Amino acid sequence: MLRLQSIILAKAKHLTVPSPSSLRLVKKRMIAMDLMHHSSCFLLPTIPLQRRPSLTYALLVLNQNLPRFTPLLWNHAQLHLCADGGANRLYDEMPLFFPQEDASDVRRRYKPDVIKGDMDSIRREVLEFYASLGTEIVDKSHDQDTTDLHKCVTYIRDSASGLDKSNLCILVVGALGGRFDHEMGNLNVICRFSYMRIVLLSNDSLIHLLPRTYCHEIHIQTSVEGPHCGLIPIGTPSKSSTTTGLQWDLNNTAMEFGGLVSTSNIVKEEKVTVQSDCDLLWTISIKKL
Ligand SMILES: Nc1ncnc2c1ncn2[C@@H]1O[C@H](COP(=O)(O)OP(=O)(O)OP(=O)(O)O)[C@@H](O)[C@H]1O
Ligand SMILES: Cc1ncc(C[n+]2csc(CCO)c2C)c(N)n1
Repeated sequence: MLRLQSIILAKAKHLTVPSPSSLRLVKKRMIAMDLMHHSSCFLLPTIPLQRRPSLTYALLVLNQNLPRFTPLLWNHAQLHLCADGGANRLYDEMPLFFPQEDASDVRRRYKPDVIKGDMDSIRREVLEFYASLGTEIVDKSHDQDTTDLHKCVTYIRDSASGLDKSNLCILVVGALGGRFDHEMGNLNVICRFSYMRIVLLSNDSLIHLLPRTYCHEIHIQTSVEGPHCGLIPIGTPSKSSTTTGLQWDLNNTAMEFGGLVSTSNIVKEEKVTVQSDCDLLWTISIKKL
């Protein structure tokens, strides 16, 4: 059937008729393209049981203002890490979410499992406080070629034992806003570790990568996210990207940095689908309460 359609199409377009072997390759590629589901259900107070796939979360705290939903993410996560100065944020800002409570009670409740980085930003009192509670401290001050976020992602990938890594999603708070070189470094990390699920979060938006090796179904949590969204080819130009569920859908459209990129788009349906020949950044706004 596929061969017949292609022959008719090729004849109509005066093209060479595709050989059965090249068609087998096309068919194989079509079958091999797995579906990847995405859902920001970690922003909901309780994660629905029927959510697909069922993910394990790790929370990574960077050195930027903590988003207001950090305690919620903390509760969903099974592993908690701070990247160097991220520990100062946890120490200083977590108690502000619980003004009725004693600050040191809050700090003890939200104890990170690991602090890793080059340790040039964490304050001594903060380091000593968490070390005394049993937090693992990984000092990588000799490595001045990778960012603290990078160092923490490799810790989760290589060292975090007792964590189900088959369906792991790393939620990174404090990743956006502030210094632009840091923001770009953080985006670079999600491109570099494109085989891992990593979500960069701030109070206003979230970003993750859509690897080109999958078809993507993004299930929009309309109570907490949208409608503003974007799809950006960050590394290489895309010859063809196709979407459904957006106000300005892409239809086999070419995109490139310096040419067309899809920003200020609007989500129109609860399910958005994306397929591209390139890795794309997906970003969506987070609703104010
Ligand atoms: N303003 C910011 N915006 C976005 N991300 C940030 C910002 N500041 C820090 N980060 C993230 O938090 C991590 C830890 O921050 P920290 O301040 O400890 O880094 P650092 O290594 O001291 O950086 P630098 O030496 O460049 O100031 C960084 O690796 C980066 O990923
Ligand atoms: C080409 C190049 N540019 C910048 C740095 C500096 N740098 C990059 S990551 C990092 C650690 C930050 O915690 C530092 C200092 C480098 N090494 N190589």
